Amino acid sequence: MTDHTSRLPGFAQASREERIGILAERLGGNAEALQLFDNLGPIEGGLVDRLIENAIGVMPVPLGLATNMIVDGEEMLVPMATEESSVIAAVCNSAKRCRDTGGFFTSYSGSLTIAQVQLCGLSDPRNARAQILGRTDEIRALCDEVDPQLTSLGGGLREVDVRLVEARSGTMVIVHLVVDTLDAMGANAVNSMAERVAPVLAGWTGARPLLRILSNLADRRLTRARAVWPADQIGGPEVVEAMLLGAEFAEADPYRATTHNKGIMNGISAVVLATGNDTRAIESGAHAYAAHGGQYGPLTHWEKTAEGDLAGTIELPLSLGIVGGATRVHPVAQLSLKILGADSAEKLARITAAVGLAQNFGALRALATDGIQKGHMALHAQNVAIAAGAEGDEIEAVAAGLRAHSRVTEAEARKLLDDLRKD
Ligand SMILES: CC(C)(COP(=O)([O-])OP(=O)([O-])OC[C@H]1O[C@@H](n2cnc3c(N)ncnc32)[C@H](O)[C@@H]1OP(=O)([O-])[O-])[C@@H](O)C(=O)NCCC(=O)NCCSC(=O)C[C@@](C)(O)CC(=O)[O-]
Ligand SMILES: NC(=O)C1=CN([C@@H]2O[C@H](COP(=O)(O)OP(=O)(O)OC[C@H]3O[C@@H](n4cnc5c(N)ncnc54)[C@H](OP(=O)(O)O)[C@@H]3O)[C@@H](O)[C@H]2O)C=CC1
Repeated sequence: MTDHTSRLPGFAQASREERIGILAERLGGNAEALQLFDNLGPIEGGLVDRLIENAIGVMPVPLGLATNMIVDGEEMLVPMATEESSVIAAVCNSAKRCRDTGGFFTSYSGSLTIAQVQLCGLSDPRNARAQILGRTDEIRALCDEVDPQLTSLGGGLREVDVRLVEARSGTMVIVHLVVDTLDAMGANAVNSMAERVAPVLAGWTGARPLLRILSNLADRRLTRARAVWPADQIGGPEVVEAMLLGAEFAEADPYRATTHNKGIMNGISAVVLATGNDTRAIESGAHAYAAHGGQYGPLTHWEKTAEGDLAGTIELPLSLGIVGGATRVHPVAQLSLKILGADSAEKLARITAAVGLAQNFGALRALATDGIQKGHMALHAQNVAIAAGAEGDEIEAVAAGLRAHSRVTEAEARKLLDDLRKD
């Protein structure tokens, strides 16, 4: 590959077959390996090229169903797209253990999306702020013009906020357009509004308008979930105490909080991906929210109820849509939304938050009792066997050997495979 230039004019305009041909040439004519791209599965028929640029194929990620979930009184099956073993098992397990207390209960702050307009070069930022806030109705009219469809559905601009942000070059006037984007994540809608409003704000104030883009710190679009796990469903009072200490660790130490939140995002990102939403938007929002108080902390909190049971809560920004982006275009996303019965962005967010809480419960319980390796590596053993070269029936035979020895490593798998092949 290194002998070839990466400058490929016209690559974008080439057909997918032509692009694969160019790649095959670079791989020394090894077109066989590229047969992996023959099958595009559910996004056959040109969709792959419409979704992204320079498409050559697909990277399939398994889609599974989390069972046992009850969210706001409704029994549901939750589609999750993930490459990581034990993630879905953990949600099934956690959801099963809080069914007796009714499962998960959620709340939603509303679908408000923030767009930012950066205004620079003002010697009188406070004056500019007052001017802008005084003309909110005119700003609303401009925004409504940009997306009449959203306005007709009951959405549109709700608030204008103006922040003075101290930067190295001086005070910046940062205008927030707070827009109800209803069932859309809303990036395109609010970005268009910000671009429309920026030159007008510049005209009023004499500022230099610069960046105009939504903020992924979606703290006006918060979702909360809570659940109670009876002590006898999770191994008794000692396990409750151990899990509380584990949770406290995350509150006190950002090194632990980061891993704690990674576990939560195992579940959240899997639902986000399954429904065709923007995983990067959700992840950046969640981690920024976790650091909102100054120190990076956990997205969940755990307490002991008066009865000695374990109560968990989660709160995070979830800027999800059931229209817009890939949600309406990708057939698997459409099917996932149908399986969930998610007929609004609100419902999707509520379910997703519940999955995040369930995921955290599962990891915390495993960590506070047997350790993560027992459950996680037992389920991961088949992947390790495949990585070591096992095929067909050998895969489960090697995986069973790994589990029996409690040493789930590739070296151990190779040893077991060699022994198996000698027999
Ligand atoms: C693995 C389990 C669930 C076993 O847990 P267990 O208690 O041994 O499970 P069980 O065999 O007693 O079965 C109980 C229920 O669990 C579910 N279950 C059980 N096995 C399966 C399976 N194969 N497929 C689907 N569902 C499964 C299933 O619902 C089952 O009930 P049933 O429906 O059969 O009546 C548990 O040990 C666990 O939850 N472990 C945590 C796994 C985890 O968090 N994985 C994420 C990857 S590690 C990571 O990335 C994050 C981390 C850990 O670093 C985050 C952090 O540090 O906080
Ligand atoms: N920083 C970031 O996170 C950024 C993300 N993105 C990407 O933007 C995409 C999401 O943008 P988004 O604006 O949601 O998508 P779209 O613009 O594709 O869809 C939203 C539009 O759908 C129409 N619509 C129809 N029914 C409804 C309804 N019930 N509720 C709300 N809107 C409705 C609205 O008006 P109308 O019909 O008039 O369009 C609305 O503006 C994602 O792909 C994301 O990756 C893009 C830029 C930056």
